Amino acid sequence: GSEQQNPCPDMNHHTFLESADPCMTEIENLTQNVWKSHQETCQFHVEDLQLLRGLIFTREEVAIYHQKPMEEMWERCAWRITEAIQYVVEFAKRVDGFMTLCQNDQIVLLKAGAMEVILVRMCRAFNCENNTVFFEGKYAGPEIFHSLGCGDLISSIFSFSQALSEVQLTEQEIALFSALLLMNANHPWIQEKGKVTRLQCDLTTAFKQLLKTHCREGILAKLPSKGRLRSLCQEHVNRVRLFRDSHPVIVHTLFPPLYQELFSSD
Ligand SMILES: NC(=O)N1CCc2cc(Cl)ccc21
Repeated sequence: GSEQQNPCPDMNHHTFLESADPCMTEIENLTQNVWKSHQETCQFHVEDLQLLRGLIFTREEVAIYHQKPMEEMWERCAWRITEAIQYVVEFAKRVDGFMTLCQNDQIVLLKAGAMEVILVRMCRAFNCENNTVFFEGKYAGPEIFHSLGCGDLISSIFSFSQALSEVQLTEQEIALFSALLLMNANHPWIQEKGKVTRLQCDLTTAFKQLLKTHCREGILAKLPSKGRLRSLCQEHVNRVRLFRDSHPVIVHTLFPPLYQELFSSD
């Protein structure tokens, strides 16, 4: 019959000898672990986010946000993003295998992937019927972020969320896709490439198995490309640098240290 295609093509001969393919229950255990890790660290339950969709900022409330100085809005958003990142860090730590990586690789993977996971998780807090996102307790359209002064990035993120919400990802799919975004063995600074590759392979097998079981292989073509996610994250870093160039003291004194470390470290 047709030979079983190798699910982990980039595992080299030695890696293969070191670690035989995981059996199905190991893969199912991994799927359960990733799903549980997501449920415990998702920050807001998707049922709650759905119920809150009726709570939309009024025109008056949006006007108040417009009157806020750019610096205040940037600081608020930096804190919101940092809170979300802390949940993503906790998610990574609970995914089987992540804590067995060396400290350097854990940090490199989170530095590169945390923002991508936030962008994917955001589709849970996005209402594609009225193009609003959950922000500081209510749902808001892109105009609420007007005083940040980065309208293009904001509209790119909103259209990204619009496209992703059309896929109607389940919590299990979001969980496994998020874990895969983090476990990127091809990152240049990774020291234990073999270990990350094995994790990435097992998560890929788990994700493919999940999709096959639920006849959801069609979504693979609808998921955002690595390039799309990478460019959104790079545009965010570019905007942070622009803001920091004109407000160095604000960023240095009022922005969360984790935010500075992740997005304005150079
Ligand atoms: N929802 C939420 O907290 N945030 C923080 C800043 C930001 C920008 C955009 Cl485009 C979408 C959501 C959010």
